[in-house]
Amino acid sequence: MAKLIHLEGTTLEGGGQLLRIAVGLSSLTKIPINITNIRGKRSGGGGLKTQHLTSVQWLGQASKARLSGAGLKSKEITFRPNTNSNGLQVLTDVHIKQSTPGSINLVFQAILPYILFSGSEAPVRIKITGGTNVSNSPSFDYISQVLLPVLAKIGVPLIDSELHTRGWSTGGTRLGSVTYTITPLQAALPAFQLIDRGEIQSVTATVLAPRSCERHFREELEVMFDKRATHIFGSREPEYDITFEDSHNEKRYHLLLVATTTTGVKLGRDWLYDHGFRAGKVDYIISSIVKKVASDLVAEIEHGGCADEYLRDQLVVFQALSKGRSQVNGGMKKAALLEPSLHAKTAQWVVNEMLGVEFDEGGACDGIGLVPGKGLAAESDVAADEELARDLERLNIQ
Ligand SMILES: Nc1ncnc2c1ncn2[C@@H]1O[C@H](COP(=O)(O)OP(=O)(O)OP(=O)(O)O)[C@@H](O)[C@H]1O
Repeated sequence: MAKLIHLEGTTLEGGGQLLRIAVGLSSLTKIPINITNIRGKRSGGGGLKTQHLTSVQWLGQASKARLSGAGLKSKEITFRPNTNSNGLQVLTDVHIKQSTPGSINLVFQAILPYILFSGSEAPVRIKITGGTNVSNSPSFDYISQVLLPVLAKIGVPLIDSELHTRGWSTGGTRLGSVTYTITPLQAALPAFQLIDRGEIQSVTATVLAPRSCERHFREELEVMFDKRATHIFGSREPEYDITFEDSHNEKRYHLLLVATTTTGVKLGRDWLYDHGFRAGKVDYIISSIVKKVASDLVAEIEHGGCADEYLRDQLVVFQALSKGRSQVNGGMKKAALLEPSLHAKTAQWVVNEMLGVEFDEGGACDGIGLVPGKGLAAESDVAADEELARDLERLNIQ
């Protein structure tokens, strides 16, 4: 039985991501963990919110873990996956229902490694209910346009995403729902290299706003692409596309810009504006949203790396589980390597504490090469059995 690993929840970013990665890895590798001061750096006292609790409980059930302390607002949990069960649970159709608009995609982020490495042979359809566009979390649009294509580029079988309904973070009564269809890996994920950024080939703008704003949004975006053409496209001819969806809500505005490069890299930035504003201010709000998201995208383009700030932390767990040396070029700033965000450093800290995987400054690490369907503890049990059999043979004992 592997040793219990303690993780202090206030470390670095000290938010929900530390918990999600740790519990996801524990359920996969069967390494038991104890987390204290969960979300200890968040205002309002920290502890588990619905979205975190949903993920922990689902992973607990899937890996037949002994779970203690899990409840709304709880600040300490102990998660002990069942090392006696043979392999991981085989999954087919999964429905995870949240009763609040907690981020669907943070639940997805928590359980994706488990499903991918579960060893299940058939595709797994997973439907999640909650919020599709929630501040400080990946939107449905970011997941389907950035994360999933990049995962496919690094060797994960293409994950299909289907949006049923939108659900907004605050004030909305309607919950959103999404189905992801995942084809689990049948062998270890080979090491991958995201090093060569290439040139920016095209940009897609996805706008969600009240229908009455469509013309204005399109005009603002066209002016922005014209003004910033050199910053975005360099010497290439600007190539962009704008799609518009009615948000059916006077207070919901979301813009995502995704740049695709000649080497298939995706860089995304977005902003969700979901506050009220005074009458007559809508034009100002639209132009502020376009300016802000465009500036953020230009900064991502200028660092020359192969992952935007968010993707960089979301790829850490896949680097750590892959087989061999994987690298993600995070870009340069002022002639030095661009530091990972606090979220990325936190993800790197968790994989180091649990798996002993170390990242260098260039964003590279030696992954453990996890074999789908087998926890680490199970693998070491097999190795121990084999060693015992060799000893018995040497001593001539049958
Ligand atoms: N605009 C965005 N686009 C894509 N991903 C995002 C965006 N904003 C945040 N993320 C991702 O969402 C995750 C947020 O983790 P974090 O620990 O802050 O979340 P949380 O569970 O909501 O916790 P807390 O409430 O404790 O902040 C990170 O993986 C981050 O990269």
